[in-house]
Amino acid sequence: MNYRIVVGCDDAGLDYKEQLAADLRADPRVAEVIDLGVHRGADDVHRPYPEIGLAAGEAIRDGEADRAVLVCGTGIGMALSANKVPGVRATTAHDSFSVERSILSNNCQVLTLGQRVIGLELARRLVAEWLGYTFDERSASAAKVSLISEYERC
Ligand SMILES: O=C(CO)[C@H](O)COP(=O)(O)O
Repeated sequence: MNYRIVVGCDDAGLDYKEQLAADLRADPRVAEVIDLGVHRGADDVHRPYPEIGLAAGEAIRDGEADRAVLVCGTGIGMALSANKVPGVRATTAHDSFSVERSILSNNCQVLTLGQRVIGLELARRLVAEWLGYTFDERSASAAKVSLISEYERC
């Protein structure tokens, strides 16, 4: 697959981001992990989630990365922020079926997770599953996703 994956978090998601980044670096489907912070013990550790979510969305928009995994307390703020970048589809998904459908139905490039909501082992499993799905542009879902893109172009 050779995915280039952005990871990012705020201080509420830092523990999970570190573990998920390590998992992704060890995954043969991943060519590159781009860590947008925040970083433990660094000056950026209190950067608010919108800054990270928007930067991740811009990295997707600009073709610097294929996908992103973002972690905050709930995942919601990261999803809201990344979704503000035109062309980016981000969602929080805390169960296996929603993770699957976020790709196969919605072609989301961004998965967001809440460190205060789900356990670490579930988060790790969901990210591993998420990497295994690819959107089928010939599927019946493609025309529905296109309606979102067309709205953005107006
Ligand atoms: O979960 C968050 C945003 O969705 C964030 O980690 C915490 O935000 P806060 O509750 O506004 O501090």
